[in-house]
Amino acid sequence: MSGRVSGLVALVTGAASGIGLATSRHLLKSGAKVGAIDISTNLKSTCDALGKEFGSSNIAYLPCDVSDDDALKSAFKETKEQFGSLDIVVNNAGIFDEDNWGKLLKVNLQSVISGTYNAMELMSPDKGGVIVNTASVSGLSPLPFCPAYSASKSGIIAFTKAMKNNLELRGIKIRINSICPAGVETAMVMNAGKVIMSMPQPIIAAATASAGELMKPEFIAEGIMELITDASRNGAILMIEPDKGFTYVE
Ligand SMILES: NC(=O)C1=CN([C@@H]2O[C@H](COP(=O)(O)OP(=O)(O)OC[C@H]3O[C@@H](n4cnc5c(N)ncnc54)[C@H](O)[C@@H]3O)[C@@H](O)[C@H]2O)C=CC1
Ligand SMILES: CCCCCC(=O)/C=C/C=C\C/C=C\C/C=C\CCCC(=O)O
Repeated sequence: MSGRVSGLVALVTGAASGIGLATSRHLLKSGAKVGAIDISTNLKSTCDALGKEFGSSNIAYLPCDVSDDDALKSAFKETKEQFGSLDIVVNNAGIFDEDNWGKLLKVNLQSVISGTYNAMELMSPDKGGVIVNTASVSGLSPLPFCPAYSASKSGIIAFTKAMKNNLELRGIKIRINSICPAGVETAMVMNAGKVIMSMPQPIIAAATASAGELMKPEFIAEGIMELITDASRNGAILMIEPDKGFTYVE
């Protein structure tokens, strides 16, 4: 799968808000059909609004908790059943909740791994497909104010790199890439601010020091679209920062 996305079928997790919503909009605007997965009650109104703008037959409303493997598998199958194929998967849903680190690992890392296996099962062996996993700069340079979150994102990067080689060695025509944004202006960051301010002072100082200007979710969606459409990108880790823009890292 390469080049244009028009007519292709995509699935996006965390589609009700932030980066997932911006990516879903970008895909729909480019002519793809989108299976929109989220746990939020906002998903219905989001899908209705996207349906009005891009055509209700182009968006599938799929309420689902990505940390529930069976529910996630059903939502993947539903997308293929509804639209006839599965070509693009963006494993993007995530939470920032150090106090509930067990849940965090399930949502942020387990769902990316199970989403990748679901994609491998459902994508066409002939046509192939492309997977993009949302990690973070914290997966490249772990941050002291979010150790479990950083570990989940490092895990996504390691999984993406290893799975790229696994797929290549097995001759499976699926590309897999990961995106690593710095701070993005989304609900996650707005809510995290309050939690971080209740941490011990030296940790707050470290967080404040690492916080740069927040980027717009649409800018991150452009990076995800680049990883989807550029057929030369496989096993790519794309870091996105406010001052430097897009940088591919090893
Ligand atoms: N905002 C930021 O600064 C950065 C965010 N990221 C990552 O980007 C991804 C998207 O986050 P944002 O758009 O920033 O946040 P967001 O909070 O706006 O969107 C996350 C979405 O995931 C959904 N979600 C959470 N738990 C879920 C579950 N169990 N099942 C299904 N859906 C679930 C939420 O309902 C929400 O709609 C996350 O993986 C996050 O870790 C990465 C780097 C920076
Ligand atoms: C430097 C942030 C890198 C992005 C990490 C990420 O993937 C998601 C983080 C989510 C929330 C935290 C983001 C930024 C918080 C940084 C500083 C907050 C400082 C507190 C304050 O001064 O309000």
